[in-house]
Amino acid sequence: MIRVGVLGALGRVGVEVCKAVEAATDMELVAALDKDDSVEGLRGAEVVVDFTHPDVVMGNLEWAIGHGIHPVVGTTGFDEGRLETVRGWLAGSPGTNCLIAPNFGIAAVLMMHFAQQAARYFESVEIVELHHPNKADAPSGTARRTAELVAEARSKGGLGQMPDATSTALDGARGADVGGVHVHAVRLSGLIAHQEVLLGGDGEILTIRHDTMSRSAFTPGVLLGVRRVRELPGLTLGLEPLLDL
Ligand SMILES: NC(=O)c1ccc[n+]([C@@H]2O[C@H](COP(=O)([O-])OP(=O)(O)OC[C@H]3O[C@@H](n4cnc5c(N)ncnc54)[C@H](O)[C@@H]3O)[C@@H](O)[C@H]2O)c1
Ligand SMILES: O=C(O)C1=N[C@H](C(=O)O)CCC1
Repeated sequence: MIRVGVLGALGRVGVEVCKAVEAATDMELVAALDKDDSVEGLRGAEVVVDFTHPDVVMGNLEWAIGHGIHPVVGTTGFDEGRLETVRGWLAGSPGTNCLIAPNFGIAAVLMMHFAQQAARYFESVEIVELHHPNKADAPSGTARRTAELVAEARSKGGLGQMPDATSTALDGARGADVGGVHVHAVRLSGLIAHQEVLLGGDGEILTIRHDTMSRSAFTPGVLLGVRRVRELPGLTLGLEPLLDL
């Protein structure tokens, strides 16, 4: 049995994760903690799942890694500086691993993968992500990661700057620039999590769209991460290697 702790257990995703861990025959939910609980309650867990908030996740990770507990992290808001800090903590706690994935939905991971594959065939790519209005970070972790993957594929494919004649614009009108890829963030009641990758070429457009219809969509990927994190050395980014992508 894998002893699992959950941070953010009362949150929108945390509730689903706790249900899934409790239903898994190879896991035991040993701690279900939220913001008013001490992180000390994680003692005894082998793996901790974190779906909290970008403002608190780093403190959680420092404590867990320092105590030899392998984190599986869904919380977003990671940039290269934060990832470097996590790598430093892992280096100081040999044998402890960490998986950080901006999206645990299998279809979302495939959407990112397909966008990366398609990127080198199109001169233009833009990303539109659409989320519920309670979301703290913009653009979403998924959109940020997709843009990075697309930018890397474009660079490997020898593609230069995208055509864009904009010479005057209101602040924000062209979205955020992530590695040269424009990312537009919509926040709208009624939405959960959605993304479109628009790829434009000569006379045709490819749209790759992903829709999250329920937060239970994240749990198979989280359980996969919990099962595998102990054997993945150091820091693993994204679910892709666990899906052989
Ligand atoms: N990677 C993915 O697949 C994925 C999917 C959905 C959401 N997310 C991300 O997960 C995070 C949480 O999303 P959500 O919609 O569940 O948010 P939410 O606000 O519904 O839940 C977060 C929970 O964390 C709790 N919390 C805050 N500080 C805490 C602390 N120090 N210790 C323990 N619990 C604490 C809050 O009280 C809340 O219950 C966000 O960063 C979101 O972007 C990632
Ligand atoms: O609801 C959220 O918040 C989500 N966050 C992740 C992101 O930022 O990409 C994944 C999708 C849902």
